[in-house]
Amino acid sequence: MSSPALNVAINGATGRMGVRLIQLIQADPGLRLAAALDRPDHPKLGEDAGTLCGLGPLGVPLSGALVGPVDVAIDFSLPVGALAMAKACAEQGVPMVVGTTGFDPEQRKIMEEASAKIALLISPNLSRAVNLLMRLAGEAARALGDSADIEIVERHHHFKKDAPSGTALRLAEIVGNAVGSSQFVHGRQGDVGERPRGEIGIHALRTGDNPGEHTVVFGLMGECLELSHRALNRDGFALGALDAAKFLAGKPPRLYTMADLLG
Ligand SMILES: NC(=O)C1=CN([C@@H]2O[C@H](COP(=O)(O)OP(=O)(O)OC[C@H]3O[C@@H](n4cnc5c(N)ncnc54)[C@H](OP(=O)(O)O)[C@@H]3O)[C@@H](O)[C@H]2O)C=CC1
Ligand SMILES: O=C(O)C1=N[C@H](C(=O)O)C[C@H](O)C1
Repeated sequence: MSSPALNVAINGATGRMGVRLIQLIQADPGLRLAAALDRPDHPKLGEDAGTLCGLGPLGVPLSGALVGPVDVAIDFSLPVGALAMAKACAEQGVPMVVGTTGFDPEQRKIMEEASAKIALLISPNLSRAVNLLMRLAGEAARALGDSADIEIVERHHHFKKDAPSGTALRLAEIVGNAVGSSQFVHGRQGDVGERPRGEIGIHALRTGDNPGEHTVVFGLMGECLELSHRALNRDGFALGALDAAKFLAGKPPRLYTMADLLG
């Protein structure tokens, strides 16, 4: 006998990621949309979440609060929305996958505190391939050491609110740890002088509807290595989030990472 479908709640349900997640949940017999949440003052609260994302009615109204039997929650909203969702999940014992980026250090700390009560996975990028890029970038930085100038370039759609991307910040942290540097420079302008050794440049481009690109550039004398990931649509992020949700459901409280899932 097949096991019952996992009841999933989506926070940020009318957003770009939320809509795609609901569509992919509907196509997966192992998953069931149990709750669809958005900001508490959203004008479409009460309307059917399936209809709102072009699927037709699913019997799940868009809600401003977490109610009902939920096995796992997925959040792609804003930091303030993720914080409210983490509080509700911690109170109700619901494991939570967080894709939202742009937390400040204080918000990040409060988010992580929820992992004392629930299984919590926070990742700036849920794509399998991007997580491989992170590993490869760390390996390349370790191998090249301070012989390479490292710069990170990210490109995203012009609707994106945070800059640089959470993924670019994580890549910078990874390569920085590998070469023992935390000299992060965000763009350059003016008479900045010769590039100091150990600096790690981070550059954010915002153009059109680009779903997301990240490149780590290792520049040496006479040659250059570039490691790149290019999202063609949002499915890599959304499918990774659903895999993470399946992994997290039923797990004991602690902070998990994509490495727990991908090995
Ligand atoms: N980790 C990963 O793999 C990925 C992470 N992201 C991140 O996910 C987040 C969302 O991205 P995206 O879907 O493109 O953004 P959108 O702006 O399209 O969606 C965000 C949704 O959250 C809603 N929202 C705003 N405030 C709240 C709140 N307080 N409570 C609940 N919902 C709220 C928004 O409503 P309204 O528009 O009405 O304000 C909107 O529906 C971003 O931080 C982005 O960087 C994105 C893709 C992949
Ligand atoms: O806002 C987006 O779209 C994305 N944000 C994430 C980030 O900030 O790293 C991940 C992905 O690149 C898409």
